[in-house]
Amino acid sequence: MCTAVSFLSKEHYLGRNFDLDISYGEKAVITPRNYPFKMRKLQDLTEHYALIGIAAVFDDVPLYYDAVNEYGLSMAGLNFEGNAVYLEEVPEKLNVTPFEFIPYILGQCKTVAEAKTLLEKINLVNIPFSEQLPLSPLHWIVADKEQTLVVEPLASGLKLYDDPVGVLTNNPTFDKQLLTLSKYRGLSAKTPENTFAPAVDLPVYSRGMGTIGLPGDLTSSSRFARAVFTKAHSICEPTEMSSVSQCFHILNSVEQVKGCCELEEGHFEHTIYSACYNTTKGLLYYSTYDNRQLTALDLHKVDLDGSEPNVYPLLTEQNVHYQN
Ligand SMILES: C[C@H](CCC(=O)NCCS(=O)(=O)O)[C@H]1CC[C@H]2[C@@H]3CC[C@@H]4C[C@H](O)CC[C@]4(C)[C@H]3C[C@H](O)[C@]12C
Repeated sequence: MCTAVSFLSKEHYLGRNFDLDISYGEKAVITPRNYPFKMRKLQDLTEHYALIGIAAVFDDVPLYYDAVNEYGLSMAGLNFEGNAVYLEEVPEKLNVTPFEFIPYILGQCKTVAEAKTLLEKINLVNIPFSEQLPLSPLHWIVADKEQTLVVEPLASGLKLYDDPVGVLTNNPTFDKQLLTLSKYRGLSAKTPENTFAPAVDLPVYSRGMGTIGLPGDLTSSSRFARAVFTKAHSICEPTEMSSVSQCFHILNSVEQVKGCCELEEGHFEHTIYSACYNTTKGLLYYSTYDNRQLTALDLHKVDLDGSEPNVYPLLTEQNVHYQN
């Protein structure tokens, strides 16, 4: 399971928890403007906007899970098991494979509005990266400071949804996720009035009673509701550090602790990394399951006119600041 959150403070942020049992050896990767992204069915992208993000690197090709470009357009791919359908090649469309999708959009679009126009022409074609890396079922959140979009590859083609809550998890389809939120209409950060049985004295024996009913479990629809509630109520200062911390606090409200979700015997889904992008400035902050310290990378610290990806292994070892 994974959760992504588009979050507006003074600047815009995209947060993402990457939840799985195993890592694909992902790295932080800055791809400059002149790295040629080879395309299977289209002309190679020899010049494009620069990207910073998390990617698995196979055969020297960065396969992005999440990223932001130099204009502040950001994207993240999340699992969409049982629902994602990639289609056969369609001659009149732009045939893009799922592993090319993030660089293709972020490499050429500055805003969600521009991405929408390009997305109308795209067919996500059923071509795997390699035998070792078959097609994987995904859907995507696409966000800038103005708006958030969800893109789902369905049997009927690409479905675009405006995402009014700025959150994406996994299944079911996004329209159903949104509808489920209505169940929680009554929840609040305030102590609720006793509308249940006004004639009966129901003491307020705890703080937080307005959130009773907010689901605490790990399913994707529960994480969706929890992330939406937390994001909708969280407040922070309009500073970089306060906003980044807030973004990680929202992500932490839906993180997966190792041992609580067993996939197969002895394999446990857990939050392998959490990432927070300042999309305006091209900054990537991350923490990993074992390293709770934030590590940061800046898109603008490398030569953006270069032609080789800059690859940084994730710092996964715990780093404690000993105070005495
Ligand atoms: C598994 C991950 C989603 C995590 C998640 O959502 N877990 C919830 C599980 S659950 O839904 O709760 O059960 C996704 C997210 C991004 C993906 C890579 C994208 C690039 C590339 C695309 C190629 O086509 C195939 C290989 C490739 C490296 C992909 C492998 C894998 O698919 C990655 C890591």
